[in-house]
Amino acid sequence: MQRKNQTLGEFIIENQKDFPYASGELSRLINSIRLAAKMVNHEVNKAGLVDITGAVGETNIQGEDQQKLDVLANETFINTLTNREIVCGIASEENDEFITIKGQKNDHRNSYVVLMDPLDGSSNIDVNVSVGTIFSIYRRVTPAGTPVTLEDFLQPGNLQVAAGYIIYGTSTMLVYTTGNGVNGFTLNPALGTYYLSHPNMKFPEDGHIYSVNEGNYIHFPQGIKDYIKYCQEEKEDRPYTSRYIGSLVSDIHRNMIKGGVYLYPSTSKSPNGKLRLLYECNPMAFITEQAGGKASDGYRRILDIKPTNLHERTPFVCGSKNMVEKVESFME
Ligand SMILES: O=P(O)(O)OC[C@H]1O[C@](O)(COP(=O)(O)O)[C@@H](O)[C@@H]1O
Ligand SMILES: [Mg+2]
Ligand SMILES: [Mg+2]
Repeated sequence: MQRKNQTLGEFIIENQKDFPYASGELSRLINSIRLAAKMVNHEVNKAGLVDITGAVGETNIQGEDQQKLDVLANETFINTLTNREIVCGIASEENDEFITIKGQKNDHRNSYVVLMDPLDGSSNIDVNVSVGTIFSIYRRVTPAGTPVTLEDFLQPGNLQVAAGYIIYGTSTMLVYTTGNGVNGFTLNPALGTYYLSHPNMKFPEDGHIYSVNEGNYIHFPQGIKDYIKYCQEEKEDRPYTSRYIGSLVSDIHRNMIKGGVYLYPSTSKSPNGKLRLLYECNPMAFITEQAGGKASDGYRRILDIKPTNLHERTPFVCGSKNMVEKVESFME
């Protein structure tokens, strides 16, 4: 049930019954993510004032220079989820391996695993452009009471029980789904409370925005090159508008509100593109589909891809249903 300006806490409790395994565990998990996001938001907002911009001088398993805020956000989410005893395992963009959470009684009794991109859009941190956090939640497949295994994390996206993102932008929002539609909550920084500001978010079936890093154009597959040319043609309701923030969360959030398509294709340099299937594409695809949009790798539904490793990448086409289908028609 939705009421405008309902708080996130009320919404979670009042909608818990819609969830098949309604034991309160998932509600406590979403509440913990809400808390950790507030702590990260506090740090992001003062990025220019205190020494949390710039790199830490380490590279992560992706070969990327870890930013101080990547590490801070990663530690904040891992500590909050660990201390609140609600997950049995965590996988993160910033950690080579998954983390096993035994629980205070060392009994591995919790039911959920979380996969996350603690800070999305790292290249935008130092230039005061919006960034985000992305999370994906599954029920474990191995028996409770035993340590989690890689199998618990390598589940296809269509088995996600919940997914969401936080956007640290002109305002801070938490947008999530548990498979019953998508709702967005805006943080009132004065009160530290999230309020339901965007009930039942819907991706317009069509749009006039395309989001892609055209700097990679010459390395794109011919189908993508043809689609970009199609967007730029002076014909019918085109040319479309090119908008690319360089933070996946922010680009998809904008396109969900205004209508549009986001593309991070394969390139001749990186045949699987750049984005990570498990903690970027799967959660954003689940949210997009729950909002009536579509997400594929240009050919296959993202949520049906069977993952084979924790940090695997995939080409990504995501957004307004008719626009994604148009891209796919150019890829055929
Ligand atoms: O600079 P590029 O190659 O266009 O890549 C931008 C994309 O990379 C990302 O920054 C990757 O995410 P991280 O910042 O979490 O590594 C996306 O948010 C964004 O859409
Ligand atoms: Mg990311
Ligand atoms: Mg990241």
